[in-house]
This record gives sequence, C-alpha cells and structure tokens, in this order.
Amino acid sequence: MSLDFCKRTPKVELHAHLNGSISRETIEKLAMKKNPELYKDLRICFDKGKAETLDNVFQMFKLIHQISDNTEAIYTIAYDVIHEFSADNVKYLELRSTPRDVPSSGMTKSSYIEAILKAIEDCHKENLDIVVKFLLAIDRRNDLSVAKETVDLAERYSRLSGGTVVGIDLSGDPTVGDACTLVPILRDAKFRGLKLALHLAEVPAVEETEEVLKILPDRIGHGTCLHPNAGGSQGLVDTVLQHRIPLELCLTSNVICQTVAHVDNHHFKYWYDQGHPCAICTDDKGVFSTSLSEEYCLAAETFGLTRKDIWTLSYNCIDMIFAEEAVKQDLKSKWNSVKSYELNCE
Ligand SMILES: CNc1ncnc2c1ncn2[C@@H]1O[C@H](COP(=O)(O)O)[C@@H](O)[C@H]1O
Ligand SMILES: [Zn+2]
Repeated sequence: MSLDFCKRTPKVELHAHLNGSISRETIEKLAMKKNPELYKDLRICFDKGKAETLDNVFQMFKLIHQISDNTEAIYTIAYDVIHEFSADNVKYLELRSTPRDVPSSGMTKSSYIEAILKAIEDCHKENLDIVVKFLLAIDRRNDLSVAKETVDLAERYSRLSGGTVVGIDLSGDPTVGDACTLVPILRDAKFRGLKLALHLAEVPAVEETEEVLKILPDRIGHGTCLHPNAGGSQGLVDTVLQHRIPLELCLTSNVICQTVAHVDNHHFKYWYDQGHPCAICTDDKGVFSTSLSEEYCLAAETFGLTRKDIWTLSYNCIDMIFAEEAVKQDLKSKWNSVKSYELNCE
C-alpha cells in the first residue's frame, strides 16, 4: 500500500489528545522560548521509539504539560495541530483535551478551553478545509467533583461555542484510578446530551469495563483487552457487538505502549473481520511520531487491505462522528467527489 494513496484519501480523525498530538516543530518553538534544558529532555523522548512503554509515555505528558502551561501555548498547539491534520488530508477532526488550571500563569480551565476554541475558530476563518469538534477530557484519576466540573464546563461551552464542544472523553493512565467511581457523572453527562468517547480496556480490567459499558458510551477508545484472549471476557465482546459501539483503534500507540505485543496481533483484525465499526486513529501523533495516513498504511500492510478497503474504512468513519447529519452529508459528498478518480488512478 502506498503511503501516498493513504495521504490522498480524505480522512476522519476521532481520537487525538491535544497535548499528545503536538509536533516536534511546535515543541521546539515553545520549549526553546521557555526553557532550552526542557527542550533537551523532550527531544530525547521524541526520538522515535524512545517512548517504549505506557509508563514512559505518561512521563512524556508530564514534560509536555510543562510547556503547555499557559493559554498562549495551548492556542499555538491547537492551531498547529489542526493545520498538521489538515495537511494530512484530515477533513473532520475531533480533538480532546483535559482542561487545566495553572495559577502561576493565570490559566484557568475556562481560559484553557477558550484558547482551543479560538484556535478552532481562527482555522475556520482561514477557510481551512477541515471541520473541528472538541471533547473535554476527564482524567480517570480525578475525583467526582473534578469530573462534575468538567461536565458542567462541557455543557456550558457546548452552548457558547454553538456546538463545537460535543462531548466528554475519559482518559489518563489506565493503570491508575478506578473509572467505576466516575460512572454516575458520566451517566449524567449522557443524560445532559453530551456524547461519550471513553477509553476502555486499554489494559485488562473486566469488572471496571463491565460497569462503564452499562452506560453504553457512544464510542470506545482502544478496547484492547475486551476479548477473552486479551484478558477480557466474552460478555464484554458481546455487549460491544450487540450495541455496535464503534471502536477507536490506534495501532502504533498500542504497540509502543506494549499493550499489544506486535502489530500483527492487533485487535483491529478481530473487529474489522466481523464488520464492526472501527475508526483508525492516531491517539498522540506527536508522542508516537506518526500521522493518520501512516496509521492507515500500517493497517493496510499488516492486514492486507486493498485501496478500496482503505477508502471504505475511512468513509465509514463518517457515521461515527459526533456532529449533526448535515456535516455527515457534506463529508460524504466530499469523499464521493474524489472517489472514482482516487480508486482508479495508480
Ligand atoms: C497512550 N494512551 C493513552 N491512554 C490514556 N490516556 C491518554 C493516552 N494518551 C494520552 N492520554 C491522555 O491525554 C493527556 C494528554 O493530552 P491533554 O493534556 O489532555 O491534551 C494525557 O495526560 C492523558 O490523560
Ligand atoms: Zn487515547
């Protein structure tokens, strides 16, 4: 499969953490301004393959958060990330990010969110050919009061942004905390009309996953350990299949974090072969030195997908987006307008 074809294929990105998507160029720009020593540490981490384990990845987020501790940096990261996805021919992007308060820089959770919304609006004003939506993330180590504050902010900014904020993500180090404690607030978020894209079973956790699945989230991030062979259970698989809950699958992320032993064993194959809705995503394109086109190419090469398969995989993601029907129709016509040309030319 040519990377070029995957680049030319219009794409939907549904699982991208803002601070994990930051490119080397943006890191350099921000870190050099702030503290060149920090840049040295970050550069070492950013050399491909240095992430290596889930633990290392979460160490990298700590470093990145040191440079994204003010609204100006958050704006720059969001602005650059949107441009980078757009340059990779992503036509629809859902960014997710965990709002942070940093008293020393005067950043509040509200100004954090507003900086991202401003970047989205400015890219829109530039007529960049990409629709961007935004999910507020709850870190799974957060307690109920923080989670509730995030849901309140999501509801408020969904209204104020005219529908750019669409929902809630649950993320954070999967080996820390217990998502069961957050179930009541996640249920409430759904009741209030927010969409839920939840990291689930990134590592084995049958009971927790059972509890969270009862909410029937709108999409699942990773779902690596749902299957009994991966430390899950048949009951979990059956629930996800029965409700056709779409999966956001991030191949490179899982291999680097070692939650999947080798890309050949990636659970993409199991779900894809059953015709289950699967979206190929990057997770953290900066931290994992990847792009959405590279992820499609990797899936194609690993699982023997044809150009038509890749095209269909990308097209089917449109039905999984958290946007109104009109946006879906627009995207579908965009895909269809280049389909026969792209699929027939070599
Ligand atoms: C690798 N697999 C993963 N599993 C779980 N959570 C992840 C993640 N990758 C990223 N995050 C979550 O996203 C945050 C960084 O972006 P924001 O500061 O929110 O923009 C991380 O701190 C973590 O909470
Ligand atoms: Zn993620």
